[in-house]
Amino acid sequence: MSRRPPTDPPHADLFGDAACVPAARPGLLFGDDPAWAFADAPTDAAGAPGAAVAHAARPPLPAAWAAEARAADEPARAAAATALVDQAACTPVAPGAVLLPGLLTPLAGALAAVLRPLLWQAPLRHLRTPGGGRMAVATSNAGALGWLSDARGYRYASQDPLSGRPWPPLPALLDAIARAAAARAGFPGFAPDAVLVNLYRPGVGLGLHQDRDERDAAWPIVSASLGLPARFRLGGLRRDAPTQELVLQHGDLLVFGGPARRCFHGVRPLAAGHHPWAGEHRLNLTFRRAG
Ligand SMILES: O=C(O)CCC(=O)C(=O)O
Ligand SMILES: [Fe+2]
Repeated sequence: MSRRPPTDPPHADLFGDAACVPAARPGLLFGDDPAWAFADAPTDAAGAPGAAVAHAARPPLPAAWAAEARAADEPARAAAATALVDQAACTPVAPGAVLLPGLLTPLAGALAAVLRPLLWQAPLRHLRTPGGGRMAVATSNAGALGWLSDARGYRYASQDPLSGRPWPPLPALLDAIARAAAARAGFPGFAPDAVLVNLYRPGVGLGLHQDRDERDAAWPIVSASLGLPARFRLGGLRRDAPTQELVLQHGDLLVFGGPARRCFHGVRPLAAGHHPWAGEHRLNLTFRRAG
């Protein structure tokens, strides 16, 4: 699906502020080597291992990254992001599902800055499924609650089992984007208490599923796509219902609530590529009201 001209320069920042253009190039989010962002060996669909920095041995967040994150998360930036989302073009894709295309592109520098401390404190990891498998998607969380999977099942928990500490707080910039996107899509009053971070490598996808672990399905899911494009499948209330496929590009927001909230959805295996913001990866953030 081709629906817009090429995106803005990848490092463009809405605020044109040097303090907000992070230093971790090339691959803006991760820098030269994403290993620091992983708690275990990354894997692709073929199980290719990679290096990871042991969580216990993790030094403090580099001072430059901490400074960039503070600058990117100032209240004025959250207010400007809200204003941007408030004026966004909306494309309905199904009853209850709305696409806000490309909206985050001008915020990419600021998003990298606020995401790095999160992944430093709560690095990406490949969770165990209740059946004993290893999830191909690597995940982490921020906010009061975080989504977990292990032998006990799927659930939300207030602590990161890797560190025994609360998940990192939701940055004000991310909170503002999620609230404004939900309101723009027709779901005012949304206040996320969880953001699930999903990292995809080439060959990695996510099977058709429903998001059912949140307490109240009256609140929508706000999904932000960054990095390599994904073929996102949106189906119906039964697993065998027909699905439509949306190409989610860097900077896209998808909101699904109301009649779409319990629709089956999934992601086709990621096609290999290189993206200046995320290198060989796609990052997806889903903002949820879980508790
Ligand atoms: O990566 C995506 O676009 C969707 C992720 C998702 O469905 C989930 O985390 O539940
Ligand atoms: Fe989902």
